[in-house]
Amino acid sequence: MDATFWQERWQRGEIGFHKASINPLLQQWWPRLSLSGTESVLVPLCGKSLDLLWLRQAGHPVIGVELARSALEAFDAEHQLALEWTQQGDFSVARGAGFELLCGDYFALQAEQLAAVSAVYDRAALIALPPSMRERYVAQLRSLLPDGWQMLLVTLDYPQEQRPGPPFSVPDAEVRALYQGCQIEVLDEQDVLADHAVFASQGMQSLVERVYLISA
Ligand SMILES: C[S@@+](CC[C@H](N)C(=O)[O-])C[C@H]1O[C@@H](n2cnc3c(N)ncnc32)[C@H](O)[C@@H]1O
Repeated sequence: MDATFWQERWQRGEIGFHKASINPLLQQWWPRLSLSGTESVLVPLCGKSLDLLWLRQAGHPVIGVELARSALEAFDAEHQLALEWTQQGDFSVARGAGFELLCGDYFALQAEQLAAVSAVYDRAALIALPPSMRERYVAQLRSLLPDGWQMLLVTLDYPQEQRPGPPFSVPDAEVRALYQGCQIEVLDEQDVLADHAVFASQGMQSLVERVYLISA
């Protein structure tokens, strides 16, 4: 799951993870975070998700992080945002319309880039990564975020031996281990296999989607 893997997926248009509508779980559960609506939200590994737009329309300045410049350029063009690109250290940054989209490696982020962040939306970020990278991903997040952050996290949990990732299975016990010391609440838990015909056709027997509210 290195940079080349993801860049090639974007180049070939193999972006089955990208949804043509806003995630209903975001709309349903985001209000459970204790936010006034003006706090900056980090969306790690953001792709060109429409959820970025929803968060912005909810009032939040949105900081996205994404390796693939083509994803961010597509997001800009598809929503006519006229973002302005500059270079900031190792990152190219597209700014405007309340967005700050950092193009580069999430693992190279520095604390000052996230100094304003109060909340995080993780959909298809943690579960995009294999186990050893997941530990680094969460360690990086926890070391960079200012105290008092809250997060909405969406995971999938299925028998990993029935299918290779991504998306990877991240069982509840792993979420609790990764975010040990934080407050963790499961907001929603549903078997969504019936909605994922491809997974079912690969022989998968259960596919549980969970939504967590995690606070530091
Ligand atoms: C499964 S996709 C999910 C995208 C988005 N969260 C969504 O819901 O549509 C994972 C994204 O993370 C990006 N990515 C993977 N590794 C990354 C890294 N180290 N730094 C920044 N972006 C990364 C990939 O290019 C890809 O767009």
